[in-house]
Parts: sequence; structure tokens; C-alpha cells
Amino acid sequence: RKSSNNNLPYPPGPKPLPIIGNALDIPRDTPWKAFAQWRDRYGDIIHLSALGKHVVVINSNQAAIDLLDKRSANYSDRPDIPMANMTGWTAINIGLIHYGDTWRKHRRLFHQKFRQGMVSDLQPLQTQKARELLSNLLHSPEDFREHLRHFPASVIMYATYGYEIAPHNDPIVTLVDEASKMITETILLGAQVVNVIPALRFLPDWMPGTGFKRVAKACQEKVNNMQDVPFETVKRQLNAGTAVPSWTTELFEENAAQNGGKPDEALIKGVAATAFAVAADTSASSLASFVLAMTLYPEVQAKAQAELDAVVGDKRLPDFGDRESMPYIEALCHEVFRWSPAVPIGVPHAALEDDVYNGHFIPAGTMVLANIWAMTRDERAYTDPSRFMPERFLTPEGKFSDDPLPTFGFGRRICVGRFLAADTLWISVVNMLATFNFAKAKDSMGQEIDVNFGYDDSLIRHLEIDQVETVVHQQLTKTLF
Ligand code: HEM
Repeated sequence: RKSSNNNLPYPPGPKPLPIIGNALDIPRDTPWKAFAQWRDRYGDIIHLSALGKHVVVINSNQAAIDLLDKRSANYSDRPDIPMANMTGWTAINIGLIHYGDTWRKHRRLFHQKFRQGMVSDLQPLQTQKARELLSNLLHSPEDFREHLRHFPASVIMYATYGYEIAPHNDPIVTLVDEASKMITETILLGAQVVNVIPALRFLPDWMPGTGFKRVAKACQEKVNNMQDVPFETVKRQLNAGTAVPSWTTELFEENAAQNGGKPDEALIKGVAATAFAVAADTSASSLASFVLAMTLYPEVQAKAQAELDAVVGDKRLPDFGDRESMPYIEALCHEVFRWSPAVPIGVPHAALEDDVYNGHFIPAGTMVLANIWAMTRDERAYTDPSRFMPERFLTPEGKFSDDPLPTFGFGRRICVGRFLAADTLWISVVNMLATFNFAKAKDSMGQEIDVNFGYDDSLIRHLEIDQVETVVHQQLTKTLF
């Protein structure tokens, strides 16, 4: 358990076997829960190793702040993830690009578009799309899961490409969904054996156990299409003079001006495709968690609706201008992000240099996983953490207290879309609460049926919920649509 370089121990963790280390200990299913359980045994920082690779799991917010925020110059790299490299996703996705100039170039573009002062430009679009969400819920409440996915997808697709997605089975959304699903299911450490033993990628394709190569190839095709199809459409429209102004057209113009009339198409394509892939799924996950919370905690829903009734009344729908006056709903949205983080194990960081933390050695190159799920469920930080309780983010005077959450990650790699994500959740939540009740479905005898729900195991987790009823809460909806 001692490192060879300086005789300091690695952080505690399960005992490694010779050569393969902890390769067999790395959990495949819900790793965030398994790692959280290990906390009782090994503490807030856990060390694993596999074939010379080091992995550190951080299970507490304080340790994540100490390392990933305060020492972010050292912990802002990303590790090589063999499946992500093999699918071509690393080359274009800012979230996986190594720390350095290329990452800075991508990050600058995202920051310019989605920083706090800029996202308000997208609020009229979000408001319009939130109203469409209400209309969809009204017309086919039984399809609420699909509508909740459609809403953030429609915002980001229009903002990025000026593209109006079809109400059902949109071909581009289907393409991106398929690609994202494949990617997020394969890049977690334990998801494919090659992620733990990278040398396996050099085995010939005919050898048993190399099925991951077929998965990577299929995924690569989808990654390419997902970049090319919407981008080529905008390019054609630009040439024909029919393009709707969008982030892609802005990037084209700006980048062409900077590069003597020749825009860096690979950069623009990658940035635009990444925006859709990371923004739509994460926000849809939070929206589904909101519906689950309202169904399980009707008293919270009633309180939020009372606040809306007092501030907005029942003659109009809420908009961003009402936000400051509704601290309970602000706290409720914050609680959704805490109660059910969409990216429970974050995106892995990597150490650039050797480091020592609390007497433990963390070698250069270590993959560092921030167990966001464990942090949001940490009893030392939150009383009764599995309970959905917006009040935890209100001061005794009833003001919203904006306590930073681990949900959006840490340091220089913190989620660059967090302000957009917060606006997306807020505008849809207020509009839905103003017009609908979410409740447990009832059986033929009028008895409530228990909600059936479960999250999957992927990097961005998806919620499946059943036995939820979407009931019109105010006549308002009927007059509006
Ligand atoms: C509920 C919504 C969202 C959640 C929970 C979420 C969470 C996260 C997390 C945990 C990370 C990794 C941070 C780290 O490495 O420490 C991340 C990165 C990122 N997020 Fe989000 N995100 C959300 C929405 C969005 C949206 C709407 C965008 C739109 C632009 C976005 C863009 C990104 C990008 C580009 C990165 C990579 C940053 C980098 O590596 O420099 N996210 N997000």
C-alpha cells in the first residue's frame, strides 16, 4: 500500500491483487452507490489501482473542494478513456479533451455563449418552448416523459442550429440520442473491460472478448453523423442565404473573420454537437426528477403553487420577471439538483503532477472521480439527505440561500452550462406548477398506486417513472391553448 517514490501511503482502499490490482473490484452497476458504501470502510478518499493505473474516488464535498477547486491547476486534466477515444468522441467533446490549448479554445466559445450574463439572451426562447411543453402535456399527458425530454432538446437545438425539432421521432434528435446513449453507457470506468485494461484495444478483432471494438465502431459512425448532419444543413442554408441566426451561424461568422474567411469547421462542428449532447439529456434527467419529487411530496408541490398563486395569480403564466419574488420555487429547483444529480459520478478529472493530500500520495496521471451522488447524500452536509426538502435552502427569513452544490462539478472543469441548466429547469418548473398537478395514479377503486421508478447506470442517468398522473391544475391552460 506504500507508493514506491516517496514512501507515503496511497489513500486507503480495497486490497489490490498482484498485477491486476483492483480491476475486479471496480463496480459495473451504479458505481456511485458502491463507492459511497465504501466510505464507511475507507473514508472520504479511496484509492484503487489496475495494471499500474491509479484511480482516486472522492466521497466528500470538502475533499473535492480541497483538491479539484483549490488545486485546480493540478486536477483539471482528463484521463484517457479508451472507449471515448475509440469512438472519436474525445477529439470533439470539450468535456473529454485534455487540459491545454485545444480545451481552452473550446471552453472560451462555450463560456462566451453560456456565461451568467449571456444566458438571459436565451430566455425568450426558453419561455416559448416551455409554453409548448404545457401544450404537449395538455394534449397527451400520458406521454409526459417524452415531452420532458423534448423541451430541453428543442431549446438547445434551436439555439445551436436554428432547427425546430419535430414533435415526435425527429431524425436528428434520434441520431443524437442514439449516439449519446451509446457513449454514456460505455465510457464509465467499469462499463467496458478495455477502459480498465487499455492494452486490450491492440488485440486482433477476431479474438474473443474484443466485442467492445464492434461497439466502438458502431458508436463512431453515430458520433460522425451526429456532428455532420445538422452542421451540413446549416452550411447549406448559409450558402442559400436562408439560415436562421443561431450559435452555429455566429461561430461561422466570427471564426471566418478571425481566420481570413476560412472558418475552422471541425471546431464549430464539434462544439455544436457537444452542446446538444451534453445539454439535452442532463436537463431532461433533472426535469424527470422534478416530476418524481412532486409526485412523492405533494405538500411541496402545494406550497410552491401557493407561492405562484400569490405572486403571479391565475390570469397569466409566470415568466423570468417573477423569479426574484419566488424564493420557495428557487429553493425547490436547487433541491432538484441536489436530490437527484443528473451526472452522479461527474466527469473524471486527472492529476497532472504528483500530489500529497492529508499524508496520502496521489501520483501524476491518477484518474480522480468526484462522487457527486455521495456528496449530495452526505448526512454531514444535509440533514435527512434522501428527503426532498426545499426548506434546506431557505434562510429563517424565507430568503433563498444559494449554497453551492457539487452537482455541476468542480474547479476549472465546472459545468459551463450550469446557468442555462438552472434557467431551463426554472422556467419549465414554474410553468408546469402553474397549470398542472403531478400525482400518483389511481386504480379503479380510486386508491393511489405506488410510483414505480428507477434510474439507469449511465454517466448521465435517466429516470424511468410509471404510475404518475398529470392533472390540469388551473383552467388557465385551457384558455391559453
Ligand atoms: C442538469 C443539468 C446539468 C448537469 C447536472 C451538468 C453537470 C455537469 C458535470 C458534473 C460536469 C463535469 C464537471 C467536472 O468535470 O467537474 C459537466 C461538464 C460540462 N457541462 Fe454540464 N451539466 C448540466 C447541463 C449542461 C448544459 C445545459 C450545458 C450546455 C452548454 C452543459 C455543458 C457542459 C460542458 C461543455 C461540460 C464540460 C466542461 C469542461 O470539461 O471544461 N452542461 N456538467
